Amino acid sequence: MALGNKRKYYMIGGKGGVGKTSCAASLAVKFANSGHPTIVISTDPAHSLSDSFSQDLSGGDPVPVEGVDSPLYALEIVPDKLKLKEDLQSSTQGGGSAGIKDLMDSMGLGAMFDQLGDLKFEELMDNPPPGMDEIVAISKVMGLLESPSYSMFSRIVFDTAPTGHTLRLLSLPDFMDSSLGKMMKLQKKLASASAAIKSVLGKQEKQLDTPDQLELLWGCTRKVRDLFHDPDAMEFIIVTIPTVMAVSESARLCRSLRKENVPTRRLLLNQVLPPSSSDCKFCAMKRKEQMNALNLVRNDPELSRLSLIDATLFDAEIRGVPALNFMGNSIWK
Ligand SMILES: Nc1ncnc2c1ncn2[C@@H]1O[C@H](COP(=O)(O)OP(=O)(O)OP(=O)(O)O)[C@@H](O)[C@H]1O
Repeated sequence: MALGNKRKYYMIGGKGGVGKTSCAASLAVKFANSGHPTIVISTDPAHSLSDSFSQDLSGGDPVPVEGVDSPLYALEIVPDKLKLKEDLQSSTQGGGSAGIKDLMDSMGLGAMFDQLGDLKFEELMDNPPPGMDEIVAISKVMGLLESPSYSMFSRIVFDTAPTGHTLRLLSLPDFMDSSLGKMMKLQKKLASASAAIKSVLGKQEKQLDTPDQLELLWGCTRKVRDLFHDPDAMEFIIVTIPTVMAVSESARLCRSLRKENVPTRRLLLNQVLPPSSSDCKFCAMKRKEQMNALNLVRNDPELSRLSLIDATLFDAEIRGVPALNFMGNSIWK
């Protein structure tokens, strides 16, 4: 995973509490110690990256992490619904769907508005679908990552929210692409209609040649969508633990990722009991249960196709760079 200097993105996801953050943070530390300038980004609204690094990362800007060989930054994304609403409203001239419909009616273009089908601007702005604020935040971060000041990062690790949220997130770029695409089409038609009317009335129309918020957002969302499907640039790593419930959920996640064509090659089985020649009754029971879950992985048509990474259950909580370095060296070979 550390081979090559071409930029690569890793998304770490799975059921709640299985160790996604610890795995993402330890992978980021491993990359940084393998010579890669790295940034680890939490998109989980209930962040725990700060706890994992024992460092306050909540400011909304990337924070440098000390104690590694190459630059390592960590960032907790703060999705900001109000800002999303502002962005969309400023791009649709502040009126929402009612405003646009009135304006178009007054220009005799009401039929064009109706043709826009099921897209409900007002609803989209007032009740963004779950995950939309997150995808907008990711899209904005992706925009940032392309700026010259971020070009040094060759590894980007995302610590994602628990499964359900991640799945919505993965299908959202397509939704956003079509929604924003329709809004932009409408905006362009409105702009040219209003320019035509103004030129008939003898008024000068100022030409806007810079992309607006909507166009920028659309561009970034398309990049996220393309990235989610690019096997050379991106990989989704499923983290699970050896319990029947976690493995069953991971199998569902794996199927959905395949359906969405998201490159998925590895399954990290976390918190596996270390070998022991003298198990107590509790550990013997636990080990039996873990073997059952492992058999479930081996017999699952989707999960069995992934390469399996074992991560031991450590006897201490993984917090801070030295602990993450230890975990990283033990699981990410
Ligand atoms: N292999 C391990 N050995 C021991 N403790 C572990 C291991 N992996 C994770 N933990 C501990 O389990 C707890 C949950 O881990 P973590 O926060 O990484 O999970 P998560 O999947 O990101 O959780 P959430 O879904 O709530 O974001 C933490 O206390 C962490 O230190």
